[in-house]
Amino acid sequence: MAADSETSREPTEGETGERAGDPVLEADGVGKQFAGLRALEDVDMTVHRGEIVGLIGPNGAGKTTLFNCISGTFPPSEGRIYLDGQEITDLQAHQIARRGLARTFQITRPLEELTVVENAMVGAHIHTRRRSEAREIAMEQLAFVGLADRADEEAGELTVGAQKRLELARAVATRPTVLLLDEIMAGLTPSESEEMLGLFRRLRERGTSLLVIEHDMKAIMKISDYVKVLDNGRSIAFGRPKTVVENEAVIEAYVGGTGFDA
Ligand SMILES: Nc1ncnc2c1ncn2[C@@H]1O[C@H](COP(=O)(O)OP(=O)(O)OP(=O)(O)O)[C@@H](O)[C@H]1O
Repeated sequence: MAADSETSREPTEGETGERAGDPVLEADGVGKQFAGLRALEDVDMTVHRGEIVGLIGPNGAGKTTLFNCISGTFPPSEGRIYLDGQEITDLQAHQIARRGLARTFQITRPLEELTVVENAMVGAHIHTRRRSEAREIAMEQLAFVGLADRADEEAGELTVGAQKRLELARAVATRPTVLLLDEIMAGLTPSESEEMLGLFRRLRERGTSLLVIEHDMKAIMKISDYVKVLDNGRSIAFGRPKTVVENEAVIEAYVGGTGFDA
C-alpha cells in the first residue's frame, strides 16, 4: 500500500505515527522530467484527513510541478498519485477535480467580465448544471470568504486581496476533500494574511485537507501541522514545523545556512 511505503521513507523522526485521520492524498515515488531537466525525483508525500501540510523549498525546487502532477495539469513521468485511496495518476484535471481535489493558481486570474458570484459558480458547476443550485453553493462560499455583499460586482473591480478570497471561494465551491493552495497569500497585507490563515483553519475544522505552497515562512510555520521540504526536485525533509526549521539540510538548502526568521 502506498501509504505504508511512503510513511516509512519519510524522515519524520517518529512523528507520522501521531498523524490523525487516514491519508487522503498520497504521492508515491513521483518524478517529472521536462526534456533534459529533472524537475522532480522520487518524491513521496502524504496529506492526512483534516491536516494542513506546508510545501516549501527554494525557487525552482519543484513545488508547483508537484501541484501540476497531482492536479492533472500533466501526468508525472514516474510514480503514482492517490486521492482518497483511488489512483488518479493518469486522470485528466477535470476528472481529478470531480473526485475531490481543487487547486488555486500562483497567478490569480478571475474572469473579469463575469461577476463575483459567476466566478464562484464556475467551481460549483463541477457538480451541478443547474444555475440556481450553482448560485446557492457559490453564495455560501462567498459568505465564507466574506464576499457575499459584493456578489454582483464585476470580478475585475476587486482588490488583489479580494481576488485571492474569490479564488479560494471558487476552489471551495467544488467541495474538495483536498485543496492545493499555490501562494494564495502573495501580495496580501499583514491583516489580509491573518484573515486568510483564519480561513485555512476553518477549512481544516470542516475536515478539508490543505496542501499549501507559501513563501511567507512565518505564516507557513504558524499554520502547518506538518511541513514538507523540496530542494532541486528532491524531498529533503518532512516533519513538524519546529523540527523542520532546525533541520540542517533545510537551513542549508533553503536559506543558505543563515537560519530561519520564523
Ligand atoms: N512546463 C515546464 N517546462 C519546462 N520546465 C519546467 C516546466 N515547469 C517547471 N519547469 C522547471 O522545473 C523546475 C521546477 O519548477 P517549479 O515551478 O515546480 O518550482 P517551484 O518550487 O514551484 O518554484 P517557485 O517557488 O519559483 O515557484 C524549474 O527548473 C522550472 O524551470
